[in-house]
Amino acid sequence: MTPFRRLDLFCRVVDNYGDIGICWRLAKQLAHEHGLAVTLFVDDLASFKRICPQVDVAADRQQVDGVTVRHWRDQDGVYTPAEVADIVIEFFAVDIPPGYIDAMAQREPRPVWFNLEGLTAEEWVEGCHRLPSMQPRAMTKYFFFPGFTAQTGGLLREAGLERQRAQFEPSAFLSQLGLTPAEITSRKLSLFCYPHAPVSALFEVWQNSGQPITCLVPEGVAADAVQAFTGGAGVATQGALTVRVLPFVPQPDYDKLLWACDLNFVRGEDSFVRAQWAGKPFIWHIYPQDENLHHKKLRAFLQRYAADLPGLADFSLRWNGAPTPGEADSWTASWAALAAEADAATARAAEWQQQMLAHGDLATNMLSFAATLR
Ligand SMILES: Cc1cn([C@H]2C[C@H](O)[C@@H](COP(=O)(O)OP(=O)(O)O[C@H]3O[C@@H](C)[C@H](O)[C@@H](O)[C@H]3O)O2)c(=O)[nH]c1=O
Repeated sequence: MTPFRRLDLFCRVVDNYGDIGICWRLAKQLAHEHGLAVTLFVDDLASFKRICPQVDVAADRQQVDGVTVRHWRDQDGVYTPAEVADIVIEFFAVDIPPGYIDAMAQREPRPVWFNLEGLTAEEWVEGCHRLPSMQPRAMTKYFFFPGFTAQTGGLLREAGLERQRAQFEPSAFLSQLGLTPAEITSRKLSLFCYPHAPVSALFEVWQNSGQPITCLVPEGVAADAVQAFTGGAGVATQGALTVRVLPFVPQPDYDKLLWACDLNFVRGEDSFVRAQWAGKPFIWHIYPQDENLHHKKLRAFLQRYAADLPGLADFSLRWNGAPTPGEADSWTASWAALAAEADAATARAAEWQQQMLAHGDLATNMLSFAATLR
């Protein structure tokens, strides 16, 4: 049982859906599983609505699934010490409104203050996880890093997730999405990537692969390649490949999509983690950064995950435009090497999941650490 009652979480949507996707998942879990009164301050309700259709984009303050959601419009708000929660989380080092920080400094006791950082497999995070950073007016902020080892905060995971996955019925879900029986029995891939992914090249390989493949693409993803393949129709088949455009589904249904597919292409941070909990092989399109910093992060992950899966490692590097020492010199060869490893990749996905489960989940780890600070 946590000694804390209230928690405020500040989220700025920098880009796409990962920032709000992670904060929303964390906020719900803290409220549902740990009984905290959670307020999520978020600056972009329209992005939020894409993953959570109940959100009212016009509301300044609303209750959504047990969480108070406040539209964070500006930095000018005035807050009283009584409004400040027991725990305050800033996501990705966002600037909390100065008026709120003033109120934090006047509150007794001071709140536990976290900066929740982004996920990376690089080793340095172990040295920075939980480090204190002295703040003006005798306050301390703690860095909290998600991660893949026991020396980090672990990964976000809801307590009931495995049970839900075990009870999941893929055929019913897929037919609700409009898949035909033939598509349901074919090899199914989900595709979520950034616009620069070499999707058309891969479509060509799958088209000529001889084995029926259905590629499920959320609306708006890989838009040019999908348009070129389908000619604007919701579904099209050429050769062995069927490409079917799906609606952008609410966040819980995205998990089901990952559970239902044989191979998932994911991106960013949150879908990347969800693919790991899905226990299925996946290919990660990492969020691009200046000076190819993301290639370093990708390699750090592949070193941990795919040391015994050279086909998957090579394919992942190529998918992200990173130099690869692999043997394959075409997408056909890369795909063949990946496909040949299918059984090993499935076994590795299950093994990795067990390894990650052993580190506990990020929300629980964060609250346990917060309790030591009181
Ligand atoms: C495809 C799909 C995704 N989603 C959800 C799952 C995730 O919560 C969210 C997508 O988030 P991500 O996978 O993280 O990818 P992303 O690219 O959308 O998000 C981010 O990547 C981060 C690394 C950056 O820091 C962010 O600024 C942001 O760009 O959208 C749905 O709810 N329905 C869908 O149909």
